[in-house]
Amino acid sequence: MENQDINPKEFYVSEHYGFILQDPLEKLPEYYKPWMTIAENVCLLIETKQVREAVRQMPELTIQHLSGYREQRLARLILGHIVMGYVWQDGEQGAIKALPRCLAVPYFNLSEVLGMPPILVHADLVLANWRRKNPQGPLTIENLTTIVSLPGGDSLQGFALVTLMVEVAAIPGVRAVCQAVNSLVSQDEPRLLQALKDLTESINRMSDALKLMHDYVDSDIFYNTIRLFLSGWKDNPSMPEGLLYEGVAETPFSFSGGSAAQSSVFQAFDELLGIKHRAESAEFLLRMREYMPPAHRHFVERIGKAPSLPGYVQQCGDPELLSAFNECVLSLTDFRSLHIRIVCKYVSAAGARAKMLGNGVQHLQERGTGGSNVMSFLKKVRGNCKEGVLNNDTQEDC
Ligand code: HEM
Repeated sequence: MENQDINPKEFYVSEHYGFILQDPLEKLPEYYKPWMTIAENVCLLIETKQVREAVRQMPELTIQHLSGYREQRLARLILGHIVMGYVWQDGEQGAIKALPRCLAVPYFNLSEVLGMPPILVHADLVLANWRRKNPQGPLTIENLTTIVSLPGGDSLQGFALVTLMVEVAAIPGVRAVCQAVNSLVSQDEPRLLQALKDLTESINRMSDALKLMHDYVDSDIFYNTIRLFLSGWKDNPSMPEGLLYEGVAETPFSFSGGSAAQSSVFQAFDELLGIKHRAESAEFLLRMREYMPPAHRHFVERIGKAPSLPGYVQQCGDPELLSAFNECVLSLTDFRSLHIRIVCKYVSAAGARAKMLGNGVQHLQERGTGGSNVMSFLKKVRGNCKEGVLNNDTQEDC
């Protein structure tokens, strides 16, 4: 157990941006023009099934000319999009077995430097893939656009930006998590109470942001197009052996696809609230931590090592604190219920429609892009979340 204040800056967590990459870069140096050109045209190249040919003509570039973290994150975003286009351009039945070395080697090396697996993850697609239309304007969905795209048009852009809006709504919540941990360390009950109230408010705003999905993302486009391009090569029947990264290793690698299950927000909130996930769902969520930027993963782990919040709330015996704690847990449970309804619409119902019409991404029907068995997994996670509610019969005075 760690009895020291938490300093979010140490974990590259920003007071004003949370886990979001602040003002991502949009252009790489001239040397990387071959990557930029493919990334800028990747949707058209996919549509005309020319990504593979374009990649084969690409020179093998070194990552040494990338200066600084933000340039490295942009390069990862760009290469991640090219890889997804390369793997999935011919649909789920036409997946390939190997990435050519001109793509595999720099992508792998860069991923090693950044401590993330060589596949497109939430931290790329959402956290590092945005710019303001009006540079002086606010972080609102109307004022945002993505830097790189994949097939799916406005719905793909909407999917990335709505997910970003949930992360934006979580920023005060991430601040509140730090406040709560620091109040626990100093046993400052009034400050803890305020932190829990702030956290609940932030979670409720995250739910409001999630509802924007209905306005910005068409469920059939999501199901039939977008999901494929976010899919990985772990537990995916289309790529049972995984993917060989030529010039990197002799045997193929298996990695899960991009999913907001890789967001550090929910795992940090769960750790603070003492939510205990069980068995397979816990295993999946723990594995998703490997897809987070390392500093953010360490932040989540650090929250888990703080003094126990539910333990303190129970020991304290203050009914106001207990009720504020339970409100937090219930708001997070409500977010998860809303998310399950979204998944019903965008995966189950859209999948049933696609099946009737004989199209859609067949192997992904029962699975999420991360490779999980969707509904039973999500319901277990929500159930475990709700079990975090404390009753008031075991209270003692502080
Ligand atoms: C069309 C929209 C969405 C769909 C269809 C969807 C689907 C899924 C699926 C299938 C999973 C299971 C894990 C996997 O296979 O990757 C999952 C997990 C998860 N998703 Fe989403 N998702 C959507 C949007 C979002 C958004 C916007 C967020 C929040 C930023 C989010 C947060 C999560 C979290 C935190 C998990 C892990 C389970 C949990 O902690 O409750 N999802 N999602």
